[in-house]
Amino acid sequence: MASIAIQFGAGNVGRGFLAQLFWESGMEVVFVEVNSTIVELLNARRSYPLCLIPIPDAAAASGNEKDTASTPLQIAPVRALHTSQHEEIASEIARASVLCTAVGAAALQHIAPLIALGLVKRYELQRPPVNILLCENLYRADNVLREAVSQHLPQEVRDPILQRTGFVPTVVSRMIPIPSPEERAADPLYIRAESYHRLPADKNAVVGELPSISGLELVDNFQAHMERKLYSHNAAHAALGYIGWLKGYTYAADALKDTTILARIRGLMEETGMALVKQHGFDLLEQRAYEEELLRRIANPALGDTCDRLARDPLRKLAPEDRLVGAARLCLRHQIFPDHGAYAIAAALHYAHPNDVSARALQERIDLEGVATFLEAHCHIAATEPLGEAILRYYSLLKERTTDGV
Ligand SMILES: NC(=O)C1=CN([C@@H]2O[C@H](COP(=O)(O)OP(=O)(O)OC[C@H]3O[C@@H](n4cnc5c(N)ncnc54)[C@H](O)[C@@H]3O)[C@@H](O)[C@H]2O)C=CC1
Ligand SMILES: O=P(O)(O)OC[C@H]1O[C@](O)(CO)[C@@H](O)[C@@H]1O
Repeated sequence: MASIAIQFGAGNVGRGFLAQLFWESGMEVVFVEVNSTIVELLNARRSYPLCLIPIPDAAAASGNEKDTASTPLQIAPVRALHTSQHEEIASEIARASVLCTAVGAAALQHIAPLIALGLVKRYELQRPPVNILLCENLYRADNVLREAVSQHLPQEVRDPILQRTGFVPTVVSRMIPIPSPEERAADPLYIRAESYHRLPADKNAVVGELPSISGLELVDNFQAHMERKLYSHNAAHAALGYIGWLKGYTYAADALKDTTILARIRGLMEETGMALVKQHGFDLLEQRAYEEELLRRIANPALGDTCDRLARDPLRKLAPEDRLVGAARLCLRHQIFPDHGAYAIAAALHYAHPNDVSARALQERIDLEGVATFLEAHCHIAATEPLGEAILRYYSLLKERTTDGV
């Protein structure tokens, strides 16, 4: 009998990355999902299509196109449980080989009671320890979920259950755009993703045994991997989303063709890259190669990634330890002034996409409190410190901007 991987969240990352890795590893994928349409479709079809877009290599990026064909996959067999099926989910958790989350940072609180229920059942049945892979763009997502699960465990079994559960943070670097309305209408289960295949995870957080999982790399220096992804990749991506949106671009690849935007993104990567080199001892040339590869990947038009996906949820992205403010603080810690970081934060403060709930809340707070107070209260950046001054200067400049001025 195939071992079971339980995937919380059958969205872009759940279907577009993790289920592929479990499927390649010969495991049975059981999704736990709150969207009943997706649950019903997965159970009716027991499979879904995943289209992998090749990563442009250096030659292709310089106009020397090589093989750009995409790879169509059918991920099967899969099945799904709705989050209302508490007992069924608990039974699956009791017999699973691994659990995995990709639900979004805010939803971790909602899946915690389900996980706690399953862990209690697993404990009662004297099953071996289990690991939960956390695939969220959230600093210390492992602590957040452990704390939330812990609150739902009966006190008398809390400690032994927590000792038998690994909350394992990972770094998801594959880019998985939101399918277009046309793609959704043609098939709501269709997912398009780049073919990037690595999943570094914190070796020291693993409890007991993990099954062999395709793409999973257990690393000792997880903090370095995580900070590089958050402060290079996510920071550059977010900056591109905010600056690109302000300048009226829909697609990230188009925004990156704009030379003034490209200069800002490169500048941001250079300042945070230098801070990362100093913080974690990365080789400078290797860091620069990482940044160049990243730029090629982000610039890939075949992905169809949009500025609003990269910019989504600005309140989360402006949190003190998150990609923009966290990267700026890291620079300051190493005596590098984050001028491009300040510009990106200022652009984020202007993000006002009407369909983004968090952007609307951001703008309401700025209107109500004033931008300097918001910066201090939400981002923990004082208006009087040099970083705060630079952000506020760019904020005013962007307010008065003409298209050419961005
Ligand atoms: N899309 C990407 O390229 C990347 C996303 N991430 C992270 O992965 C996580 C998921 O992102 P996406 O897959 O893009 O978002 P998504 O919105 O496509 O997928 C999230 C899925 O979780 C489901 N969900 C929400 N609440 C739930 C609950 N309480 N129980 C069960 N399912 C629930 C949603 O219905 C949705 O299907 C986020 O933390 C994101 O930051 C990380 C790296 C790459
Ligand atoms: O999922 P989030 O945190 O909203 O941000 C979108 C992010 O997903 C990714 O495409 C892939 O990790 C990031 O690079 C990007 O910053």
